[in-house]
Amino acid sequence: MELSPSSPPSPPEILNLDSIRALRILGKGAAGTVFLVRDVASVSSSFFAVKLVHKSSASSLRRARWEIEVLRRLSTDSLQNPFLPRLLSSYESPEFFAWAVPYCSGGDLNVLLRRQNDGVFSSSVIRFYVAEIVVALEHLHSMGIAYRDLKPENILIQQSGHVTLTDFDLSRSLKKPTGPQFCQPDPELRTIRTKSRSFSRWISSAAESNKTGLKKTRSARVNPINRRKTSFSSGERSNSFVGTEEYVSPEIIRGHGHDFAVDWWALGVLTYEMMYGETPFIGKSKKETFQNVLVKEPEFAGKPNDLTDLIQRLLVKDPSRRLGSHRGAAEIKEHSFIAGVSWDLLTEVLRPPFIPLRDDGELTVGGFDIKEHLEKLRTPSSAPQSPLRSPPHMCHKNDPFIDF
Ligand SMILES: Nc1ncnc2c1ncn2[C@@H]1O[C@H](COP(=O)(O)OP(=O)(O)OP(=O)(O)O)[C@@H](O)[C@H]1O
Repeated sequence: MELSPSSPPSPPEILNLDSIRALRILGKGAAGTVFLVRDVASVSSSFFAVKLVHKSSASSLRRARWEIEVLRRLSTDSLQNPFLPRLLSSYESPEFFAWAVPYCSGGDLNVLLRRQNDGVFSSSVIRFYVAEIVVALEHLHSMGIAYRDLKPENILIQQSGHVTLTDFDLSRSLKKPTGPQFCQPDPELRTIRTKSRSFSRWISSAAESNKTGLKKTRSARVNPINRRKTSFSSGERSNSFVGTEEYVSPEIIRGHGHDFAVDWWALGVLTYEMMYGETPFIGKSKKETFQNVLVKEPEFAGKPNDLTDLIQRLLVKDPSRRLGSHRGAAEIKEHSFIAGVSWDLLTEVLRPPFIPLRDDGELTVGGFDIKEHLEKLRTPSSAPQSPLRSPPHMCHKNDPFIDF
């Protein structure tokens, strides 16, 4: 397989905020806001995505630094993976971080899935996405990075129709897999359990408060219902506070330490969601969802087949018995559901099932100056409402970036 990204522009190392215009908000997460921007200084007037994260807390600072570091590593890696992003440029001010990555014009997989008539993909479409995601995760794992945030919202569709994983702030450097992997206790997880709320999308507040006597964690970031809502208004998308509790693995809930196998578990949940349009363990509350993750077996409608078998093997509660836990991606690639894929020719042979329409024409006009926008945000009382602001009902009151 050719390991190179699809013809990205080559802007400078330092992101020059003076030469870019933000055209619209592509998405809002718990950590930051992502803008579609145009480089007005470049002859080709290239488009890319800029993620802006405010240094509002030690945790947002640390996570933004780490995300930039991962992107930098991905960019300097001699073998660039076509399903992982690269850092185009970055900028740091005393108040915020901003960094640029290639723009993925097809939006994210969650939106694509919800747009299907019956809210599900066919097996051949699932095979395509699973294959590309396995290759992306394999690459990350080979770099010693566990992704830990696989979910449809973090799988973006490039203009070519191929996928790109995004959002690496929850990823973590683990000992590189060499032979059988074993679980490493996660020091970050321990710290978070006793000190911080920032990892709330991974941790059961109820379970943790019982153990530690800590005040119940706010459930702001994890609301399964909100995952279904994706609003489109003036081209803006807001999907803040999407939940990942439905994707969390049993070993993370138990807090016994975890390794790369958490990504294979999440792949099982994702594959199930692509097949049935809903995740396998969702309950009425976070507590019930976590209980289901720990004890409930996934339910399959219809006859067992290769696809349901793959899902079942990925959703094994014991991480040491889970598909992928011994030989990593190689085990998954051998499974009958995807064994026929030409791995070396993935980007050339498999035709992407959905290719975004080109919207370049629409994107060449208008926009606003990010620096001016930030200035206005410093004096919110005098600031006019941003025309790019997301609809209020999609913003959470605790969102530090509500105005971005
Ligand atoms: N390169 C890109 N091209 C197009 N859209 C993007 C790009 N990067 C991010 N987005 C959009 O912005 C959304 C938020 O991005 P991202 O997940 O990186 O932010 P976040 O603040 O870290 O979110 P989270 O709360 O999941 O941690 C994505 O779900 C996607 O819709």
